Amino acid sequence: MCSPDHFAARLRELEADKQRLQAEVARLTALLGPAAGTGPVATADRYDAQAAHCLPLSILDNMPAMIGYWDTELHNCFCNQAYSTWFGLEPAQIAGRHIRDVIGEERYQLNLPYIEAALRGEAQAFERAIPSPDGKVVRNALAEYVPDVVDGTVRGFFVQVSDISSVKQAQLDLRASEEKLRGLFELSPLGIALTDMNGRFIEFNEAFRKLCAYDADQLKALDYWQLTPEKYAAEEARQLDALARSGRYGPYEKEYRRQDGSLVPVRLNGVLVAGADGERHIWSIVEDISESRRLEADRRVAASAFEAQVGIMVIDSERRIVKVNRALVESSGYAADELLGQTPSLFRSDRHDAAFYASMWQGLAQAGVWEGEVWDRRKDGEVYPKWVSITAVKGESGETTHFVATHIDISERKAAEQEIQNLAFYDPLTALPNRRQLRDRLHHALALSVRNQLRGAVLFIDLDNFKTLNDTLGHTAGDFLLQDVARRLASCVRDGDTVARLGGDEFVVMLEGLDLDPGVAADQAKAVGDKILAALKEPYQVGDHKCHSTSSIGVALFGNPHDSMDEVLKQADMAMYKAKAAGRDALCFFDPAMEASLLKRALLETDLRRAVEEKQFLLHYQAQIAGGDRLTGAEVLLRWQHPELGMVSPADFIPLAEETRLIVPLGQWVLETVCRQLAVWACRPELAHLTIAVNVSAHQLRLPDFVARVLAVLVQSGANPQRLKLELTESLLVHNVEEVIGKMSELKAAGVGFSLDDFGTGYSSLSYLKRLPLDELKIDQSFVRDVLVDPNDAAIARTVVALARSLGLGVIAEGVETAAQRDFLAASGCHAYQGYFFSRPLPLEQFVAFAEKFAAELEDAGP
Ligand SMILES: Nc1nc2c(ncn2[C@@H]2O[C@H](COP(=O)(O)O[C@H]3[C@@H](O)[C@H](n4cnc5c(=O)[nH]c(N)nc54)O[C@@H]3COP(=O)(O)O)[C@@H](O)[C@H]2O)c(=O)[nH]1
Repeated sequence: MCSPDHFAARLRELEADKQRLQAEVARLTALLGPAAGTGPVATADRYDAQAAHCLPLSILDNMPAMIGYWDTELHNCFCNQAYSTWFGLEPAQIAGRHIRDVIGEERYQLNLPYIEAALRGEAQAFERAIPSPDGKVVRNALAEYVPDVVDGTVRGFFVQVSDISSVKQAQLDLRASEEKLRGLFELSPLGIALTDMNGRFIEFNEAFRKLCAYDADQLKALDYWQLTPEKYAAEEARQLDALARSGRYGPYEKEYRRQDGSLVPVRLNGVLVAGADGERHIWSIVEDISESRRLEADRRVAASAFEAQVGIMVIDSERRIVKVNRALVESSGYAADELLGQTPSLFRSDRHDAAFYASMWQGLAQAGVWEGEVWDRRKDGEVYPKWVSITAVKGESGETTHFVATHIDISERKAAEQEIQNLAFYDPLTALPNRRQLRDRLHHALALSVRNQLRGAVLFIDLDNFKTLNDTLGHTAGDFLLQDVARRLASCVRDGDTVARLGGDEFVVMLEGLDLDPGVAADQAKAVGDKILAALKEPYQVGDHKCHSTSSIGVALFGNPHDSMDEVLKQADMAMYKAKAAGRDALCFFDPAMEASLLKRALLETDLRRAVEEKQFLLHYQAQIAGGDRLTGAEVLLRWQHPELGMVSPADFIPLAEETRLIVPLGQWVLETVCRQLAVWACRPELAHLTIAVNVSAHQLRLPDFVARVLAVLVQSGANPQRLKLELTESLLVHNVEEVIGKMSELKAAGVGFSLDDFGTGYSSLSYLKRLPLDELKIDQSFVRDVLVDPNDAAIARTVVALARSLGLGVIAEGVETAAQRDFLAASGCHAYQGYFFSRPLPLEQFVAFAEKFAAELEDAGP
């Protein structure tokens, strides 16, 4: 392809030819002028003239242009070889002939206007395609008619016809080439700019303008340096140096600052050219490389992402591995070259069947993506879980060319999940299902039992002695014991049954698949329950200790459509309490009456808590009489003034207060009230000698600071310790006797007295009875009641009196309701009494009135 420069040079050559030709014609005209001045040149003359001017004629013959001379009569005077050859004649055959005869009528008519103009002395020039006389050749010709004027008279005219086909073609080619270049210039996606050596823009294409984001006019007012950030100054200098040395610069990359201040990365190439004016200019090709930079950045990101922590492999459409990253190599245990060319089935474990993989590939084919948990095998054989995500990569025509699979090793996460699962659903000490798991299984079992028309049972198991063992032997031993219990329970049930630990020493066994008949189902559950009772009763070897424990089991059956999980668990719990109440080491079934009583108890508990907060209690005082006529003091008995139920008996609420430990704040309140009362009575001579007996519960006495509490109350109230008598029950002396003796001794030393309540009903050991710092024994009212009719009770009463005497203790009988009872007791040596015969428990004011009356009567009786 010709360059624009080449065309320009060629045009210049042609132009020079033309000018030379014209100059030659002019010269010949001048030369021929005198010779032709006598008239038309005859043929013979031509040769004469040629002879006279052989050089010019030979030149004319050798010129490519057709040259001829015609007189005013339009007869040919001469023509050169090119002219005659065009017409297929010799010059001599043309000489003297009329122009019409030579060129033909048609062309003559065509040229006539030019001929006439020439004859008028007007030079003519026109371009025309002229066919050869035989019509075979058509030439683009420049025809010139030059009048031959001598002294103002036209003597003829010269015709010169130059073949300008090649010039024309060159012009056409040049124009086409220029248009092509212009099109390329304008349409080029690359920016193209021409600048002078000062960087001022002479020309630029649209792509360049867009790249710089300036209007064309704005850009023309700028120079190259205004687009170039300062930081490129050094590099620019190097490129200019290269341009000066080699005529080229670049390629190099830099940035242009756009009109909005943003920077656009570009790659430049340039050449130095000489302009038409001889000035040096620079053509620059400027490529916007934002996209390629972004792609490069993407590629770098993709490359670094490929080498991420996640295992990645690329599979081709034939399912062959074509690329793996380091993470995949590390997690699989295979070297990269062991994997390349293989199929992913290399990793397969036996955890998934063929259908699993078939559905994976089917999912990929349909959606182009698949993800899920896959258990694969490492090179060393270990099977481990992965989270696999596969994406199909599509080609331009939509066909799948590759698959990219990411593998995340989730073995640690799985282990953590399992751990969480264990923590959430299993008891860490025994590894048995915990409450949550039990509820889950029971939920299913309830539905299943109804559907399968079978029954099930929940056995609520509580160890009877665990707390004591745990306190005595320590928590490690306690834990060991619980683990042993778990093992024994598991050995008592079938595989499908559930053994759960709810916490502490509470276990639940859930039996499924029992008979639909409730009676038979109860027998089946009892059989398992009895087995459990026996198993848990076996001695436990805890370190060096051999321990014994029994259990209480409550059983609730299920299998009715309306059974609810909470209800069944509650029923079994209630039945367990019934077993406890029945003396422990027992199994009880739930029955509705028990439910009602337990419900009542639950409500009472709620009320009792509120009562303690709101202090709904008061004290009644029951007189204690010595020798039948001397008021020595009173026992205070707690009364609950319930806002709705009225007066609630302590027999109903004291056991509940004990169980809920509400007895501790309640007992404290009693002690404080009594001591304040003693302090009041101390100021009244008729009452100052009276003692007050206060019942102390086991929970109070076991408080580590019990002694300090009692002493603090005495100090705060100002009561005389000698007027305070604490009543303890025998059951208090079963555990930690030494500790109890220590506490009693401390208080005894402070002046506080002690009475042993309900004596004869418990298991008092004579050995430590001697060591207790007691003041009196209290004969339980159950012996007094029948003392006159039951010889055993009478014997017990007499024995207690004798025992008290032998120990140097006082003795008081409670529940004395009749004079006969009093008389019998008096005859047996007991001279202190408490009972309805003397007084019922009375509110404070009434008791004070009773005491005043008693004192007055005594005074009246006199000594
Ligand atoms: N820890 C505390 N226990 C207390 C307190 N107040 C009372 N109680 C204990 O509640 C049980 C029931 O007491 P209560 O219903 O008050 O019965 C006592 C007397 O009312 C009753 N009693 C007295 N004399 C007779 C009688 O002649 N016949 C008869 N049937 N009952 C009679 O005996 C109960 C006295 O019991 P005791 O304490 O064993 O002396 C009872 O166990 C109370 O101890 C308290 O503040 N704290």
